[in-house]
Formats: sequence, structure tokens, C-alpha cells
Amino acid sequence: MNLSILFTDLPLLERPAAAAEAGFTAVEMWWPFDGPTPSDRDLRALQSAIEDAGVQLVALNFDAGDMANGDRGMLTQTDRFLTNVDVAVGLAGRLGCRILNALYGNAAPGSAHSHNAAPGSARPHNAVPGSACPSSTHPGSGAPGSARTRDVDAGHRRVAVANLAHAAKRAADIGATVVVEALNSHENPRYPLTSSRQALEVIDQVGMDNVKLLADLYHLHRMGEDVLGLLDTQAHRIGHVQVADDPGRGYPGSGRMPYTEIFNKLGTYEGHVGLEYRHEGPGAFDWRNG
Ligand SMILES: O=C(O)C(=O)CO
Repeated sequence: MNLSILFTDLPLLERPAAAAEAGFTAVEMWWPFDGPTPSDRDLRALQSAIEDAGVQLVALNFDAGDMANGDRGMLTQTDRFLTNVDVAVGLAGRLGCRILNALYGNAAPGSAHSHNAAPGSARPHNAVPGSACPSSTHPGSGAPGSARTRDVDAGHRRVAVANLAHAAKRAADIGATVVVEALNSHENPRYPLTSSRQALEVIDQVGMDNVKLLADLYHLHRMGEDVLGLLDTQAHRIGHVQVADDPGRGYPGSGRMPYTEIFNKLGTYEGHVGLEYRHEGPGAFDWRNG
């Protein structure tokens, strides 16, 4: 269960114990610190909270920037990302965590992907605070699909692939896998990977065995993907699975996704399935008894 999106009424350091109390033995989390290099004291406090609760950290996101203000990863920001890799791999190593999630990062203004809103999205293209939409202010110079935007995207891709390769090498030292995730463009309008195909393309470009897909079934379903088909055809390329229902990002069964079939398929999946849904109030896990 994901400690960044569940138990949010509790301080972070109390959430591992709450998860244990609720019967979980494994937890995952987004990077929980404000920057890429938290103090040793903060790292030790988190480690102790997890160890003292007796739960296993099974997946950890690298620093993804200021998520609350729209950041979605740092793969294209080399200095910040590489600094964080050492810290995150160190923490994961000490806690026996074997999955590290590297969110790609928002496309820069001027990229084709800064216009990534899905059909029907309620939010404007540049809904993330501080984002710009150059093609609307300078017609022709940065329009989606122009030579300039393609250069921006290709440059970012080269940097992201190199940084992923670096992270994967460091992760290999602790026997860990780095995963790459596609997000839905309704909630993440500037995130450039919005399908499993696009995420797998990046993974192919890195070309290392310990770089795999994070199949977040909620994000993928929200983008119209056949998630059952994905589990059938790409199981060997999936390093981690996360679930929530669509619409609403609530618990499985709260929306319209085919969770009976999904869980039947996941019956043979050997990794952990992260519960990454939002829930307020009691009864967050009642669906598991039904
Ligand atoms: O930002 C999100 O929605 C995620 O799933 C991050 O891992």
C-alpha cells in the first residue's frame, strides 16, 4: 500500500505503523522529502519508522520535484537527479527495497508534450503553475511537431535515457530494478509519457535488464488502454503494478475498471501490487473483504 496517497491524515512517520496495524506487510512511497538530499537525521527517522513497524518497503520513487505544485520527475535535470540517485539507492539498499520509480519529468515549454492534454481533459494544457505554452504566444516557433519542438524533445530524451542508465547501474549494485511509469494526461498535462508504449520505448532505449515498466493500471486505463491485454502481453516487462479504479482514483471496485479479471490475471504475477488510491475516512480497505 502506498504511504504517500493513503493514511495522509497521519504524519509520514506514523504511516508505516498504521499500515502494519491495518494488516499490511509491504509498503511503497513517493519520495517523501522536500529535496533530493534530505539530512541523515531525516533519512534515519524514516528508516526507523519503517523498520520499527515491521513492514517491508517494496517500492520507492526517486525525488520527483515539487509534486504538489505540478512537478512530475527529474530525469531530465541531471545534477538534481544524479545527486538523488545516490541517496535513494542508499536508503533502498538499507531497507531491502528492490523497486525504484523514476518519473520522467514534465516536458519543457517549447516541447510538443507541453500540449499533452487528453481529449476531454477538463484542465487547460498549461494548468501546471508556472508552465508556459510558447506556441500560443509565438506562433510557429515552438508549435507541436515543429523542428524546434522535436529537437527539445529529442534532447530531453537523450538526457533522460542516460540518467536512467546511470540509475539502473547504481540500482543493480543493490539488486534493484528501476521502473518507468506512464501517467494520465488529464491530471498530468505536461508529462510526456502517457501510454505504456511510450514508456516501453524509453525502456528499450536504455536497453538494460533492470529497467522495466511500472504498470499503473489507473493511469493507463484513464488513457483508454486495454489493461487486461497489457497484463497478457507485457507481463515479462513489468517491474511493478499499481492499482486504483477509474474514474475517481478510488479503491478497486469504486469505479468501472474490470478488477475481478485484473486480479485474476495478477494471481500469477510474482511482484507486489501497490494500492495507490485515494481514500478519506474509515473503511479504506473494506473492499478487500468483499
Ligand atoms: O503522480 C502520480 O499519480 C503517480 O502515480 C506517481 O508515482
